[in-house]
Amino acid sequence: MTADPPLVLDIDGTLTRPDGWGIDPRIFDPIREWEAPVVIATGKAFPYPVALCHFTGIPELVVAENGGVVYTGDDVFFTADREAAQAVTEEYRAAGYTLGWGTEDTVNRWRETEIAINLEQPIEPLREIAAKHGLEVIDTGYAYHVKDTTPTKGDGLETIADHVSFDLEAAVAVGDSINDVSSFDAVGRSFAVANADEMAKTAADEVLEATHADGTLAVLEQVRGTA
Ligand SMILES: O=C(O)COP(=O)(O)O
Ligand SMILES: [Mg+2]
Repeated sequence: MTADPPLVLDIDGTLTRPDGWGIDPRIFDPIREWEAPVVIATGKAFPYPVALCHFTGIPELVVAENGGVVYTGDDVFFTADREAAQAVTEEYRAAGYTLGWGTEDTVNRWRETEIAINLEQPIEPLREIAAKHGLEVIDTGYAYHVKDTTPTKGDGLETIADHVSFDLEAAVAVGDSINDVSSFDAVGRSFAVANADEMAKTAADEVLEATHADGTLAVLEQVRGTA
């Protein structure tokens, strides 16, 4: 008997429409019908992947904030705190810059362990301030993230796989950027969509010909029933 392998899916750049923005609606049914655990592993704040699971109709298995928040369906784990990142962004603001998300800032409003900055803001001063505080800045292609160096999506996946009892070696991951490298390292088979950055492409077992959700849908076709 064959089964579907557990899946690890990034959101931005991976489940997105061909132009890179918004979820491609074609992904909902295959994900919902997938006969193995599906983990959403993202840099976005915790409520976003939870909502994605909720509206897709799948159990909430979530790595959020690049590994800073991990939800096994039963327990939430926080592997960093927001204070240091907050101090960095306060210094950045005091130097005359903004985070670039407007006054209500729904990108960071519910973010618990790191802070994201709009890509239109200057990164060099941000990197300098972050380094002084012992933090790093990563560029996912969708935002800069000021974060502790320790949490990773891959570590979050291990927590979830332990809890839900699936074998990460049997799992398949799809992603597009630097924040997916640790997921790729944690699973048995990894795929970078064609729009992925060089770090993700280098770390993946396979680089897809198709971009965004077209690439991810091709992976689902390829690996369905292969576990
Ligand atoms: O939050 C980001 O910058 C990117 O999100 P992602 O990890 O789902 O691609
Ligand atoms: Mg991404």
